[in-house]
Amino acid sequence: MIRRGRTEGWLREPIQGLHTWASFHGVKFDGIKVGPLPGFEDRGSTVIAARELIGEKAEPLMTIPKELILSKQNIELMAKSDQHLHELLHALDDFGRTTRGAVLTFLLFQATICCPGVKDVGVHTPLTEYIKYLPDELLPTFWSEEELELLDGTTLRSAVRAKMNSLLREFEAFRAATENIHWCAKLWWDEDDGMLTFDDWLRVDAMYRSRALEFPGVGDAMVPCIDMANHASGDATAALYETDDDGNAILILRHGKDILEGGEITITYGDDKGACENIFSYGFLEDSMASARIMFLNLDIPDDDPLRPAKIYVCNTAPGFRLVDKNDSIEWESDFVWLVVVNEEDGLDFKVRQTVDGGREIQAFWKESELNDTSKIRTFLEQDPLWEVFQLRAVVLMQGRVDAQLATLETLGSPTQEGLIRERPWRLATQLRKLERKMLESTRTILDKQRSALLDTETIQRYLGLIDDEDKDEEQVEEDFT
Ligand SMILES: C[S@@+](CC[C@H](N)C(=O)[O-])C[C@H]1O[C@@H](n2cnc3c(N)ncnc32)[C@H](O)[C@@H]1O
Repeated sequence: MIRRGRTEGWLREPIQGLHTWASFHGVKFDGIKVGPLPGFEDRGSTVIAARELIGEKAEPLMTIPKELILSKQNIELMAKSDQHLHELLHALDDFGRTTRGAVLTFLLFQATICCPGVKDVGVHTPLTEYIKYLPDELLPTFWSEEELELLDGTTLRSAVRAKMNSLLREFEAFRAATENIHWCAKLWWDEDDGMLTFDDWLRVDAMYRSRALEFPGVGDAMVPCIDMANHASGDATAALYETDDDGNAILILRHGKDILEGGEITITYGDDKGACENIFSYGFLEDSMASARIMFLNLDIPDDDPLRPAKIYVCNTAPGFRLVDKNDSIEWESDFVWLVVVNEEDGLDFKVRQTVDGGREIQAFWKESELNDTSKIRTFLEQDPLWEVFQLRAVVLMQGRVDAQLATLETLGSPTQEGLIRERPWRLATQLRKLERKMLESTRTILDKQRSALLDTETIQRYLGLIDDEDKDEEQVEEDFT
């Protein structure tokens, strides 16, 4: 439906019309305009200084009335005067009460009522027109199979695969929840001419993912016009977004920032985001990005682990570990790793317990202490005399995973751009492979050092039988003697 709307023109407006839309709906622009920046047209539209702007001046560059903020609260408010929207949110139950569920549903509904053939459904709002100004982002969920293969060996490959599965599940649940609503059955799900397909779900997901920002006092929301600002990190960020005392959204120039006429007013989408997340959510990487910053490597519990099924049952943490570049070092974070590296002989145990309603549940224990939250396992292990042994196992486990990831990257080498592969996916995949490979190589060196240091500890020497207690006693005697 959305693709058809874009081609036929009923779901597309040129960005030049945004100024009129904005002033008609009470949005105030002060010294700025929105459009493509000459020389950077591939970044879509952005916010541009219409005159020289001085950072010291406290007046907002944009003020967006609070009613125009596309938030969960406002969608619920609009549903009070729109019976069809209300029906939809009600049918979606819990999903309709999440911000993501409400926004995606709202966007899909707005696109539907823009369609010239759709009559007597929905109430048009300023936002019905606004979505016509939003471009379709080429996020990896729109990359072809050939383009996705370029991601093999990067952490983005599994992230996209998992996202596609979860989008498919969401879309099926959305269909199941709405197919009994008369007008949905007719407009969306009719076997012959139903308007909705999975592609529409991908498109509203991409709109939300690439444009939602977290606003103080509002939470995640899409804010018209502020969501036209492109990203720049660090000192290059020109402006900040927030809400004013009346709840309106505002864009203000950062203190000390002076922008010449024609200069770009950027915001930050989050300076700490890793390369993988930037491509995943926004479909670009900043040229200045010198590190992949954050990587999540998934892990599996080995098949020969006798406690594998129970561990999977109780596990409430992400199955893998995160690598974080802290400038002078790479640190790893994981709760899952600790669950993988300990076993029954170390003190991990599982018991089946009867619940009050007659059901059964598995409970984990560490040496008689109940482990009701597996993310807390590290706290127990740290106090154990074998703490260094567990650390060594964790380091070895992660080394294996890092080596495997590097091997995949190396096997694939540097793919060339051929066939129908588009320029942007090819460029992004190449950049990501380079950044992740560099970070993995540094991680390998760091883990190697950690392993050597752990192997030198007395606990491990003794654990490996390299020190026996008789020698130790003799040493102590000698020491006492001297
Ligand atoms: C919130 S929107 C910003 C407005 C968008 N350019 C438009 O035309 O509507 C986010 C999208 O803008 C683009 N973008 C933002 N910052 C960028 C940057 N620094 N380099 C390249 N593209 C950027 C990406 O396509 C991203 O998904």
